[in-house]
Amino acid sequence: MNVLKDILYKVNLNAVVGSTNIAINSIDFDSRNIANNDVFVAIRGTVVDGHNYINVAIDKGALAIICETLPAKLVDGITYVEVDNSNKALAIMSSNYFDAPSDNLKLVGVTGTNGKTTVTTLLYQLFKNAGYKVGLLSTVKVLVDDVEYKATHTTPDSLTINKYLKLMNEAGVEFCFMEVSSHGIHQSRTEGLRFEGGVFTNLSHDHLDYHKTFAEYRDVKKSFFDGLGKHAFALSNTDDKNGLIMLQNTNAKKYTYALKGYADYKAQILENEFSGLLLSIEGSEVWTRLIGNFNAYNVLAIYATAELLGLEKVEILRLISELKSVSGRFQYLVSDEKITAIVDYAHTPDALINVLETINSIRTKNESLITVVGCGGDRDKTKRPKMAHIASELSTKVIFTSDNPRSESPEAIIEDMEKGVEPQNFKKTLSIVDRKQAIKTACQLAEANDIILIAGKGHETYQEIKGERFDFDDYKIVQEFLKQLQK
Ligand SMILES: CC(=O)N[C@H]1[C@@H](OP(=O)(O)OP(=O)(O)OC[C@H]2O[C@@H](n3ccc(=O)[nH]c3=O)[C@H](O)[C@@H]2O)O[C@H](CO)[C@@H](O)[C@@H]1O[C@H](C)C(=O)N[C@@H](C)C(=O)N[C@H](CCC(=O)O)C(=O)O
Ligand SMILES: Nc1ncnc2c1ncn2[C@@H]1O[C@H](COP(=O)(O)OP(=O)(O)OP(=O)(O)O)[C@@H](O)[C@H]1O
Ligand SMILES: N[C@H](CCC[C@H](N)C(=O)O)C(=O)O
Ligand SMILES: [Mg+2]
Repeated sequence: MNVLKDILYKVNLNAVVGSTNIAINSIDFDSRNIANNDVFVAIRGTVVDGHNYINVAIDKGALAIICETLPAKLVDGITYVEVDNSNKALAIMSSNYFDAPSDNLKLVGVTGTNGKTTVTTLLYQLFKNAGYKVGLLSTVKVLVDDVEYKATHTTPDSLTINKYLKLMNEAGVEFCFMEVSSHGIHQSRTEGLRFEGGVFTNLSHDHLDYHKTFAEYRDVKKSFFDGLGKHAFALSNTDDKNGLIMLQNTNAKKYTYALKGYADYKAQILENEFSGLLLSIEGSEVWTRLIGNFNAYNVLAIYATAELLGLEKVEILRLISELKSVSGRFQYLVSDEKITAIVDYAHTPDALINVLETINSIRTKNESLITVVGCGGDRDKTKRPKMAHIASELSTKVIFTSDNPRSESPEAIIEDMEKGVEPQNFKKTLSIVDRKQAIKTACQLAEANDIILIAGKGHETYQEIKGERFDFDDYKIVQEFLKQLQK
């Protein structure tokens, strides 16, 4: 039996009306999910205010209401609890409700603009291969050891996080790796969790629709490290200019990693080929199937994290050489006609530069690079001209197309992109709204030894247009067209 008083343990209460010594069934922050004897947490959202649904929740059977402002009219027999921050209260209550599941495993959070999915997924793989039971909370999927669940967010809401952590406890999971997005931190989705460690990958332009300024975006990321406990480690990439800022006010033990500057963990790129990277980590050579300079950072972060979690150096190096690439991250195929197609989730300007520079550092002058790229609707509009500028500067030919237009006009998104193309690059560009047609055209334009990059959607298996999701898989589509084109 769950008693409200116990679930409110450690929540800062401003006011209580009614008894907290009552048995409750479960917690929810969406009135539509409320059933008899539940607690409803009213949250002020980006679209509506959950406080407007308090009476709907009571009609559906809620016994208690957690809110930031008490309603003017209170209903008899209902317990009302006023808190400063409903999101924080929800996170602490969720942890209490599921018996503080993060205390029973080693939880590592990875944050940064790019690389979170790559680092967490590869850490999951590495620890699985080392023989442990492992959990993963990522953009692509949730894994409770071997059992897979569909991911809805990069960092789910706090109730969902704790629900999965509880399942991990029940499955005997020892280590869990999770992506910590800036939205997640800002909405206190990770509040109240006990982290064993935090990892910072890098910071570049993204989500400036939500966070308004880059400084605010940076400070939100930093607040994740500020919240780590003394027992934890904070590991940061100090080649990134914001790397040291992340560590400024943390109580955790501080560690750094870098390829260029001085750091606790150091690596060097010895070879960078389409088949993989040869690295020297802490003086030992290791070969990995991961491709591109940026993956050298990811691999070093993985090495350092595994070491900080207690694995042996030699064992970690062996496990790194066995890692397989992550779906939709520099995933490539070579057709019978020797055309290389690469599918990559680069959906930020920085990720796109990294991927294009990696390809350019490997390809020869006789091999053309044809890039197919779009930008998502209902997301940071300032990314659009930047990504188009980068794609047209660094490719032989570019086809602008749709990503997930969501509620926006696909044509208008492409027009926003085109504004970033320098006059001298216009002749390199084409715009084809239909992504399938854009991929087909790229395949038709490509000749033997050319490279096609399809950026932005990576592992996604749908395209969202006007609120509807249609089946769409960049990798399958390009594979199919390249097969059809075989002479
Ligand atoms: C912009 C954003 O982050 N929105 C998240 C937020 O929703 P919101 O603030 O818009 O909610 P709202 O619709 O205004 O509703 C406010 C409250 O009223 C409640 N409500 C609403 C209607 C009703 O009838 N009854 C009711 O009780 C809602 O349940 C909610 O509690 O809180 C919801 C619950 O946790 C999230 O599902 C939702 O994610 C939306 C779907 C989303 O697209 N989020 C993206 C931007 C996101 O979070 N992305 C990051 C990754 C970004 C990255 O790094 O790439 C992620 O971690 O996934
Ligand atoms: N360390 C890195 N530095 C810069 N770019 C990277 C790095 N790792 C991956 N990338 C690029 O960014 C893209 C996204 O990588 P990944 O999915 O690992 O990032 P993410 O942080 O999880 O993104 P999201 O915020 O969408 O969850 C990759 O497809 C690749 O192009
Ligand atoms: N987590 C990111 C993913 C963007 C992926 C891109 N394909 C898009 O749809 O914009 C976001 O929600 O902004
Ligand atoms: Mg991710």
